[in-house]
Parts: sequence; structure tokens; C-alpha cells
Amino acid sequence: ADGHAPVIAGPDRDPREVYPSDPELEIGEFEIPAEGLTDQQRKRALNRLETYLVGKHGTMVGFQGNQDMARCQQDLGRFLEFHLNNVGDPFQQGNYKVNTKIVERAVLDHYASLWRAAWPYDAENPDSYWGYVLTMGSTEGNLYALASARDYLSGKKLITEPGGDDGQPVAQMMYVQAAPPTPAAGGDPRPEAPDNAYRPVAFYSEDTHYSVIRAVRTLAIDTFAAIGRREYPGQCPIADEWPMEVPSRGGAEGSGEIDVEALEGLVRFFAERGHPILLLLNFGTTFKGAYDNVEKVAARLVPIFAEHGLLEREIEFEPGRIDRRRGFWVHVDGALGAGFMPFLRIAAAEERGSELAVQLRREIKGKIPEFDFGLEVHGVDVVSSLVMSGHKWPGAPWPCGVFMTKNKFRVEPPATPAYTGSPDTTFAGSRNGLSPLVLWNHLASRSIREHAALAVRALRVTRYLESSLRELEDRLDREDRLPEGGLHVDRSPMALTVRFLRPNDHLVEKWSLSCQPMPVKSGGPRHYAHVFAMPSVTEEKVDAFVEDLFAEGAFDRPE
Ligand SMILES: COC(=O)[C@H](CCSC)/N=C/c1c(COP(=O)(O)O)cnc(C)c1O
Repeated sequence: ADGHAPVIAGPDRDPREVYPSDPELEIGEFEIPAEGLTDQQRKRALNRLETYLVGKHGTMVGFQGNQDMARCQQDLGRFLEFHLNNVGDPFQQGNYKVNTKIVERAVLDHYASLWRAAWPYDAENPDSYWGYVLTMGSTEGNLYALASARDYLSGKKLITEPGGDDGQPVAQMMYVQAAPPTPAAGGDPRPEAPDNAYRPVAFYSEDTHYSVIRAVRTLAIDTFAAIGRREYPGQCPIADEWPMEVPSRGGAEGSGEIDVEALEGLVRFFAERGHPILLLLNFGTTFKGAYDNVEKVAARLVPIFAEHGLLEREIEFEPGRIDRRRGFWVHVDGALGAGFMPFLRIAAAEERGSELAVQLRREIKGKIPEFDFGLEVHGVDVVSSLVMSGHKWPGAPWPCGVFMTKNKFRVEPPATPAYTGSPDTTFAGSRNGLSPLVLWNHLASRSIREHAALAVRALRVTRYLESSLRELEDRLDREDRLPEGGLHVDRSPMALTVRFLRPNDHLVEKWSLSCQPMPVKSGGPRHYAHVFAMPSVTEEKVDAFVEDLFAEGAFDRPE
């Protein structure tokens, strides 16, 4: 009004008309005016939000997030008094002293023991684990793993003692593009395609989480489909046209596991042409909770790697400076599965007559699948890196997780910023110092056996959920209210989730259901929803959910 530029820009339109309205929450209560909000206004808004969240929290069954926050607030609330920042490498104290790196190391050690890696961390031991607690969730871990794999396979300098060739500290680590590799003695040099040796090819299945697709694009990593369509048109070994992703067994209506035979054919095609292989396997897929058979994949691919000089190859940085490394990288996306499968393995190792072992055998008939650093095939430790989300199985009030690899696979960090006093070896700059506390509290609050019992219980609740949905199908059928084609109840082997026909929007909203259309052979997409039996989902919650599905119109489709 007085001709001066406004202190802050006013709204072009009323946010209440623009943002999606929610009957329980009004955006107008949360907008922040130039004069701020009074204490009373802030308290009213926060109370309104808490009431909303309490309601949703009680019926949250649709995603893989464990809603049981255990003792987070009581035990850890006091740490909100600090700006906890674990900036830099977890194993180097650095100059930012208000950190929880000592807790982070304890958490990493424990996961290294659960994932059968060599621990504690030892910089001198190539086989020792190295890892860090993620500030985002498995998306960050997958991004970091794929970036590491890309650089490792394309000949970037591996991590070495800090310092240059003359032993003097270097101001800035630079990437060194190595000369084309000469396959180790006995390998068959392929002069016809020396440049492929630094062109890693990425493989992942059609059930892979969308964050991986974003990651390969962000990192400019070529997938087998991209190179196949561009450089080998019409030569796909498994289909007339190169599929965008490795097919899953049985396609969209299958279990969600990767088709190992299809993968083998695709990998062989590129290994024969000298490409290093970058493979991402799922261990608990997003929608079906399926586990790629890591053992079977390894048994099929290791001989191919051996045949084509990819088990170990020599890379020469500068004349006379030889570096021996692999021509493949296997990353296991264990966002959900890496958090609880180790505990099932522990339950299976119990005395055969123990209550835990007996309960486990009721849930799982076969062997507990291997997916971690302990898996060896033909003497090769197959897994190069692993990731887990902390807000899934463990249960955290915010996204977090763990990334883990081995020293021998680590690539030189692009920078060693003096001002943090620590090499820049993680993905983030500032790193969440509270997340290690949450994971530590989760792990330390129970014995290994009690964690194992929790994992077995989740399998039991999942089985209860599946049987309850199948009984519901019979009840609806008896009352002639069953949707045409039935409820399509399905559960993949050992999955913690059951999928079924998507119910109406009201129930999707009430129970926070994650939904996905699936292309099916008999015509258009079939709309599914799923429930994950995380530790916060009880039989009582399942009963209440299924009763809602029995109500009139529960499966009415929006017009
Ligand atoms: C629809 O469900 C999701 O997108 C959930 C995250 C929400 S559950 C808390 N899944 C995330 C996920 C991710 C990404 O993990 P986050 O970054 O921790 O969400 C990576 N890999 C797999 C196999 C995943 O399932």
C-alpha cells in the first residue's frame, strides 16, 4: 500500500481452492501468515494434525512401514535437544563433534553380523565390511550402490590410503580413468570390443522399485534394454524385442521373482561382448513382497563370469600400476527383506524341537533363502552391496536405512574436503544423527531370539490375513455378493504381504492401502491392493479390516 515491495509475496489464489481438500484437515489452519501464528493458533493446528494422525495410525496396514514406534519418544526424545550430524565417514570422527558416530558404528557392526560380513570395520582388511546409516531410505542406498557399481566397473580409482603416489596428502582426489583392462591370465582377450570393458550394463526385474529406474537415469547407467535396442537391434536372446526390464517369473500374474532363465540369457549376451555386469536383485519386492532367488542367480551367473574373464580382471591405471577387480557387481535391494530374513535364519538354526523352530516350520516348509555377504558360490562371495530401509521392518519415525559393502569394492571418494575432517565417503553431506539411535534402540531392545520370534509372528499374521481373506471370499459368495471373478487373493512364497482385489476408495483411504493395476492375460488391468503384516499389524486389526471388506459396496468400483 505504501509503494514498497511487499515483505513477502501474497498468494495468487486461495490455497484452499488449489490444494486437495481433506475432510479432516484444512490447509487454511496451517498456512503461515507474515505476522506468524499465535501460540494458540499453532497449538490448535498441531492438535488437529495429531488427532488426524492418531486416526490414520490405528488403521495403517497398506505399506511396508512398521507403525510400532516402540520406545522412540521415551528413550530418544531427549536427543531432539541437539543438532546431531554424522557428516563424513562413520569411522572417522571428523571435526563436527555433536554426532552419534559411535552408535552408528555399533548399529553397522550388528547388521554386519546379521548379514554375515567380516566385522568390526577394518580399513586394512579388503573383505571387511564398510557401510553407513542412510539419511533417506533404501532409495539413497540403491542410488549409492549403483553409483559405486558404475564407478567400480568402469575403472575408477579404488579407495586407497589417503595421500598421493608420493605419500603426500592430495588436496583433491581425482577420478583416474584406467586403461582398457587385459583379462587375467587364462581369460580370452577380446580385441574386437576393448571399449565395452568399461561400459557396465544394468539388469533388474520388472518388479523393481521405481526409485531404481530413477537412479539408473540419474546416474546415466546403461541398462541392457537401452544398449540392446541401440546397438543390437533385433538380437535379443530371449524375445523378439528387447524387454525394458528382466521379466519376472509368470509375468504380472506371477510371484514377482525375477525369471532366472531370462536373466541368464540376457547376461550371457553382454558378458560375451566384454561388458561388465551390474545386477540389482530384489529381496522383498515392493508390491508382492517376493524374493529373487539370489542363490540360483549366483549359481547360474558365476560360471558365465568365469567363462568371460569377469571373475577377476586386471586394470592398469598408469604404466605398471595394476589393479585387480571383478567385472560384475551384485546389489541386493533388501529394503524390507534384509531387515527380518536374518532373524528367520536364526529361528531356523534353533534346536529342532524348540518352540521357535516348530512355529517357523508351520510357516515355512523349505530352506531360508540366502541373500547376504555370507553367500558363496564356487568359492565366490557373490554379493557386492546390500541395502535395508530402517522405517520398514525395524520401525522408525522417519525414513532411514543402512547401506553396506566391502572395502575391496569401494571406490575412491571424489573429494576429501578438509573442512569436515573426514573423507566424503557417503552420499549425503549432512547425515541424520538420530537415525542411528532409532536403529540402535530397535536392535538393543530385544535379544536376537526375541527378534526372531517377532519375525516368525509376522509370518503367522500374514498367513492369518490370507486365510481370513479367503474365508471372506466364501462368505461373499454364499451371500451372492462376490465381485465377478472373485477377490484374487494371492501371496508370494514367504511374503509378508497378501494382495487382493482393490476395494472402494473409502476403504483405500481409511486403511492407507497401496494399490496397483496389474495387466492380466484375460483383458484389461486388474486393480489390486495389498496389506503388509508388519509388526504393528495384529490379528485384531486383520479382523477389523476384513469386516470392513464384508460391508455392502466394499468392492464397488468408482464410476
Ligand atoms: C509402495 O511402497 C513403497 O514405495 C515402499 C516405501 C513406502 S513403505 C514405508 N517401498 C520402498 C522401496 C524402496 C525405496 O525405499 P525407501 O526409499 O526407503 O522408501 C526400495 N526398494 C524396494 C523394494 C521398496 O519397496
